[in-house]
Amino acid sequence: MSADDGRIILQTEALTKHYGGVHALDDANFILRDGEHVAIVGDNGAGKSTFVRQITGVEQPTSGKIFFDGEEVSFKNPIEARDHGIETVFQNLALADDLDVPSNLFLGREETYFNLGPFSILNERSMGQKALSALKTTGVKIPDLKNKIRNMSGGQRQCVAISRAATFASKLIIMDEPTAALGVQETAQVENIIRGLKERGIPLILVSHNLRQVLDLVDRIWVWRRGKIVGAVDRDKTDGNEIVSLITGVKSGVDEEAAFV
Ligand SMILES: Nc1ncnc2c1ncn2[C@@H]1O[C@H](COP(=O)(O)OP(=O)(O)OP(=O)(O)O)[C@@H](O)[C@H]1O
Repeated sequence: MSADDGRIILQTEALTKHYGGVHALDDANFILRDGEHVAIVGDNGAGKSTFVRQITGVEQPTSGKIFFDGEEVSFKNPIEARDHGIETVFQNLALADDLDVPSNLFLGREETYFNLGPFSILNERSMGQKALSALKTTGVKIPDLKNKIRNMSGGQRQCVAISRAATFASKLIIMDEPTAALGVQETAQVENIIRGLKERGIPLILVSHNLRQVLDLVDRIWVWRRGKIVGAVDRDKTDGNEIVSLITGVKSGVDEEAAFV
């Protein structure tokens, strides 16, 4: 997809977030088109997660506008964003440690078959079946669905969180460093989930420090430096050197490996 084709699904105008004297995000003008997969890259502290928190309702911006799916929005919390079809995988995952996989997949969207005022019975069978089918669609292998999240490896937890987002995302999925703590195999699983989302036409914002991954997976790369967007380049028209130069503000002679962990 060319950068200028297609309907705009998310747009920010001069989006700004200050924490006291810290200008974490300044004047961000960002565009995401329907079906497009983009990455947000930048050094530590560049403002990437701050941007994600503003557009998903975790925090309220200091100023600026957010347009989603054709209308101006101001989400009060991530649940409101989710109700609009935006699923987010945050760095802290937001899973319930004491619940098993199906319960986590359906957290906040539990299926019940008996509702009488405050009393309801969970439809565990249906949730279990749907959990299996969701994991099958995303290609994730979890050996024991009844296992509680607290007993799983970091990689398995991450896959549960991403499967949940991939299952319910209808209009946009946002992942903040989804593979930062993962091994090679688990990273490959997550990258396959991302490819599946592309096939389904679900737009993606991927925050990542991993240049190989970014160049492999996305259509367009947005670069942040010290709270500002300093460039947006099409995957097909760029290379690692240009991106590293944008990230660091240094024109040449930059060690690519050093800038991307
Ligand atoms: N709640 C907060 N209060 C004060 N300053 C904050 C707060 N959250 C973030 N910051 C500051 O805002 C700036 C941007 O932080 P942010 O976490 O968005 O960066 P990032 O690009 O996501 O970094 P990383 O790659 O390390 O996760 C940093 O200087 C950070 O210290």
